[in-house]
Amino acid sequence: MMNVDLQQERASATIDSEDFAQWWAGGKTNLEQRRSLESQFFNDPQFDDVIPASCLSYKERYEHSVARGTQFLHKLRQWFSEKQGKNNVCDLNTLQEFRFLLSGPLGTGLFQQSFPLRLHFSMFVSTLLNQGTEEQQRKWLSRAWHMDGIIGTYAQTELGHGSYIRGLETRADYDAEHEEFILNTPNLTAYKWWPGGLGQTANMVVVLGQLYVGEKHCGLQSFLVRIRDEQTHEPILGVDVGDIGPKLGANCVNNGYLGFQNVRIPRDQMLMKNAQVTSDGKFIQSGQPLLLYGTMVFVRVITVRDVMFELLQAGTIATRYSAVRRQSPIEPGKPEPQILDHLTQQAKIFPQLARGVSYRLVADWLWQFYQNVMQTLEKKDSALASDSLAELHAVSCCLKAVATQEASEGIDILRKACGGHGYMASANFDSIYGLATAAYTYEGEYTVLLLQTARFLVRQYVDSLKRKILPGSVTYLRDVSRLVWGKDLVENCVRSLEIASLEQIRLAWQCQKEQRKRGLGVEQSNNLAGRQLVAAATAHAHAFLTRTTVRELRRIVSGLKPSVAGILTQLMELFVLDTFLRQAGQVLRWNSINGRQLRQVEQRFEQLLSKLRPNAVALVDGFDFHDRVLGSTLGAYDGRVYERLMAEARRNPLNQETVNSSFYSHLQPMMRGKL
Ligand SMILES: CCCCCCCC/C=C\CCC/C=C/C(=O)SCCNC(=O)CCNC(=O)[C@H](O)C(C)(C)COP(=O)(O)OP(=O)(O)OC[C@H]1O[C@@H](n2cnc3c(N)ncnc32)[C@H](O)[C@@H]1OP(=O)(O)O
Ligand SMILES: Cc1cc2nc3c(=O)[nH]c(=O)nc-3n(C[C@H](O)[C@H](O)[C@H](O)COP(=O)(O)OP(=O)(O)OC[C@H]3O[C@@H](n4cnc5c(N)ncnc54)[C@H](O)[C@@H]3O)c2cc1C
Repeated sequence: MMNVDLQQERASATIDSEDFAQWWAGGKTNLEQRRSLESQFFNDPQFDDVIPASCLSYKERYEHSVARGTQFLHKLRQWFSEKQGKNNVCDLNTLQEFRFLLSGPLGTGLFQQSFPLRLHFSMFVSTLLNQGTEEQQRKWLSRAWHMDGIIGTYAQTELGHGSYIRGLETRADYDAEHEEFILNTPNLTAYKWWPGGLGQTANMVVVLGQLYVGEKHCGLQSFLVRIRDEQTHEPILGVDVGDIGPKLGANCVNNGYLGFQNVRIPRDQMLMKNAQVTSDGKFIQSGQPLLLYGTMVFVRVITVRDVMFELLQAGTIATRYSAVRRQSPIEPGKPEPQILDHLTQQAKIFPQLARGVSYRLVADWLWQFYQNVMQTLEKKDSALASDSLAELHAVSCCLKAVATQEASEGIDILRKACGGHGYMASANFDSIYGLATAAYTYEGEYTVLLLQTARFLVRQYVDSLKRKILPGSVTYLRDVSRLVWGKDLVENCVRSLEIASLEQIRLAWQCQKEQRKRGLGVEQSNNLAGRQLVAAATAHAHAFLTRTTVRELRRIVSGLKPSVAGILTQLMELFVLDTFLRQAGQVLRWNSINGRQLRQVEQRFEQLLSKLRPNAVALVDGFDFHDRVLGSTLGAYDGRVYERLMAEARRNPLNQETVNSSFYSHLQPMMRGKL
């Protein structure tokens, strides 16, 4: 039976959630295909949970995720190859499509804390694709794609170094006599530490290590190394490998450690698309060295999409719960309202929904941009390639940083918006938050990535002073006009964010110059200007996110059904106004905006909350998350929150006996003074 409040919400909505779902899924066919695929898994009893996953031990969770993960991949592969037909070869698009099935809603529905085989596709196969020569791809790619004797991961980070990649200590020495590389972990801090799936799952890794040919240091390179025997799965001689232990979240990923002692691999297992070692020991850098970092760029790009889903999962749970939960009369003597009717509750939830929709538009744009840059890189026009790569790196770093930060923060706001019940593991905010906040750190820590973007921004700012043509993402730096507060509030807000960004970049540049004038070197000056540089990159991200959201929505809006276009326009506006208000410190620092104008934005913000209120439930229904994907007692479609909370408590293994054995062994002796 459906909760009556949710029934009422759905009946009175002015948008059709099905129309929204079709747009969200990329069309009716896509939506039907996704639902049919999900039902094949979610209705299959072999994918049911007997015991709540949160009640399993760390080891049991791992074993369960491997058992389920292999069944999942087997079934998914069959479905995917039928769908792809003859096109079932591994290229970038196919990989992204498949990876999305693993990490998007379907994968999430089966693995709330992720699973150890995910890295194989997102990082191992993608590295082979980006960094292997054609010959290497012929040898390895098809096997890897089909997991034929190969389960891989990506081993870059070490115990002592993660952010500063140049500081990695793993060594690969070339032995020309045997045409082999010898891999070594010279000390404790050189142990690889963190790679997902490394602990007990993977049998091959892409390893990043410092290449030495004789005495000559040839920089970091990537190597394909077998770490476990293909048949027995025992570690190869000289390999020391294991799991690093429980973490804040993502506890089924099997993150591992790895050390090498004189492990030999053939010469052709250095990934040689951009750099080669010839058999007689000559090192040739034939491509752009930075392409070694390509896998990181790929994952940063797709992470924006991953956290968008996590934020909207949490948003769906909080919205439905807030429509079911009734508490605290607004007017004395009146019935308790749905908590969603408290304006402050709307102000916690709706901006997160709007942010998720904005990330969706930006993530689509970013993926397209990434593909364009990859094509440019293939064209061998080195100047163009290097400019495009620099812009892609800068944009992807700040978007990944700000999106993961805001999504994690948003998920926690949504968790708190569900009061005490939001804290239950069965509400599932812990898993969702655990994944989102992991992304804040992995694939480039937040501050470290923002500093990368800031370097690019300062350079572009200096170019703008020289009247040079600027890349698309920063053309606004050429516009030095002041803010003219007009009728269009969205435009006022976006423009004031752009001005704040421009001025903050100018300030960061001035800080660097001041330090230089004091006689400090470039690096020390950058360090002392660090806070301003981070503020500049953050401000740029906000300006870019709002401008891109507005532009992308306007580009597609005419092709949408009017009700879908209407709600998306409200969400876009809410996102822009919310960003403006949250960044008010920066905005007011760099723009002349008076109290009346600021109030105008606040009033419109509150008006938008009221406009969205009647359609809130229909909107989150339109994201079309299956109950299994939400995995939450509070967020299920039928709204039977209290029944589910109680049923889940009753399933808890502790409640399977009326008296626990610890009563006899400890409590009773304590009460009888017999301890
Ligand atoms: C457990 C998981 C949770 C479950 C969820 C599962 C989801 C599954 C999906 C994914 C799983 C992800 C798993 C995570 C994997 C990892 O984390 S892998 C390790 C990632 N590590 C990092 O990202 C390290 C971050 N550090 C760096 O990237 C760099 O070292 C740096 C900080 C950017 C470099 O700084 P440095 O100043 O030392 O610069 P150089 O290296 O010398 O670079 C010189 C110039 O190059 C520019 N640059 C740097 N990187 C790039 C790049 N990628 N592309 C293009 N250009 C680049 C840099 O800006 C310098 O340019 P300039 O001199 O002109 O300014
Ligand atoms: C869940 C998870 C999964 C992961 N999966 C993988 C994987 O599959 N493969 C892999 O190779 N790695 C993986 N990693 C490792 C991850 O990429 C690194 O942890 C990440 O890049 C951050 O590096 P770090 O741990 O060295 O942090 P640190 O760099 O030590 O960061 C600590 C602090 O130092 C600051 N700091 C560091 N450098 C600077 C600087 N230059 N300027 C200013 N401040 C600085 C940071 O801002 C931060 O506040 C994973 C990590 C996590 C958490």
